Amino acid sequence: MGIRLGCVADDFTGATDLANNLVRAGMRVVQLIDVPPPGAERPVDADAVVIALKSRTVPAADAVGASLRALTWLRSAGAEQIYFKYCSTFDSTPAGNIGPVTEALMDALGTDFTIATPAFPDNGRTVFKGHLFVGDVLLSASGMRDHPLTPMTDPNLVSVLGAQTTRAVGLIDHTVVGRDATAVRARIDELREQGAGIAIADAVSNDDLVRLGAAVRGMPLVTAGSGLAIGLPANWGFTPSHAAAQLPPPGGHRAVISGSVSAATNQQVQEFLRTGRPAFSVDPLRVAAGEDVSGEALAFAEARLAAGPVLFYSTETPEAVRTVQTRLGAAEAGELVERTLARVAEGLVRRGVRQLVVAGGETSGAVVRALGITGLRIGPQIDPGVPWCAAALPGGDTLHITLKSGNFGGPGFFTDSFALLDREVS
Ligand SMILES: Nc1ncnc2c1ncn2[C@@H]1O[C@H](COP(=O)(O)OP(=O)(O)O)[C@@H](O)[C@H]1O
Ligand SMILES: O=C(O)[C@@H](O)C(=O)COP(=O)(O)O
Repeated sequence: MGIRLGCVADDFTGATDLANNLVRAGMRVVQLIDVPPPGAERPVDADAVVIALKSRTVPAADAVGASLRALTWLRSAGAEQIYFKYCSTFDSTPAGNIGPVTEALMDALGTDFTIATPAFPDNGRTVFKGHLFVGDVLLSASGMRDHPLTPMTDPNLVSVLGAQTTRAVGLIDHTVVGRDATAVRARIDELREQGAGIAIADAVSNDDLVRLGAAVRGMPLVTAGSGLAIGLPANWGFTPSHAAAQLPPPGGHRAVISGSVSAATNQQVQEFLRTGRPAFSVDPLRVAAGEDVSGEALAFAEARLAAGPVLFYSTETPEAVRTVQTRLGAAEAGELVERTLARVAEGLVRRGVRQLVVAGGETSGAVVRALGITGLRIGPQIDPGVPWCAAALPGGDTLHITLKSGNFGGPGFFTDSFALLDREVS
């Protein structure tokens, strides 16, 4: 039998976030890094496969190409429904990539309608009257307005998505989602008749997501943050379980790589520094000037790893990031930092790090690729949306790794995560 749910995630932290919610809802999930090459073994005993792409901030045509390759693979694995996962803060620009990828998947699946909702109430992301809230404030008033690659300045998702797609975008509002799945289906029929191709769906609670999940049973494509995953597995009879969260015992040294510049990560770095633990700051301007910053970082690690965790971070305040971007360009600065942190991660693993926290979606993509990881097993949840995972390194060793979305996790995440690993997995 093939898989039930085939998922395409536009970044790596987002992929583990989605896999985590599916596992908690009772599915056996395999997470793959990029589309497997032809001839690669197919996962067995999986109810869902999540393919993690790094397609959020690449040119739209590249994101579409990668997503369609993932779709082809998932369909050949038997997926009955496709889930396009993007960020709970709807990270995108007028050029995409949420709109173009959604349209391309719809065309390839021959479907004329899908829903879109980034709601993830467990992490404070709610959608009301089509407007996205982050905690108590509108998206445009949250730290996302300063995101280095996808600044979000309009909280009205109907207009944000409308600017990225040729299809008409409608709204399934809370008065409908708050009722039941039948009411949602009736609203979908109405929107279809009016010519809409995509509907932003309100959701302010997990109950809303459960109702939405039931309403989209059988819909060829759904698009969402990870929240909708709470409501989908029940469509195939899955019930919540902890059985899927078993990982092998951890070993080796501990380190944290942080390339996220989000508000939550800034707080986590400050908290780590406050405890007086060892930390090395990666300065993009020094890297750009040709200095061997990754070499220095690894020299710093040598004597300190045994008593880790050791933190390596480029995390800075929005003002400092703007200064760097003005000098180097936003995309160039991002790439430079990602490349440097990925090199540090490679060196750390060579020096015996086997428990690694990575903060930031783009950063996680760069690190996981550099380490040659091709798949992840999902383990216990540290904070909503962030699980520990286990990966096989190319040499055969196991690496325990967690990919922390920039805005997720409590202030003590960089140490609490290791404490949880000790408690739950050892
Ligand atoms: N000090 C810095 N100056 C400029 N850009 C930076 C700096 N630190 C990190 N970046 C870049 O900012 C981007 C952060 O994105 P990401 O890793 O996805 O974090 P988040 O999950 O918070 O969005 C990455 O491309 C990263 O390389
Ligand atoms: O949906 C979310 O918020 C996360 O799963 C996610 O995609 C995070 O992306 P980054 O903030 O770039 O880590």
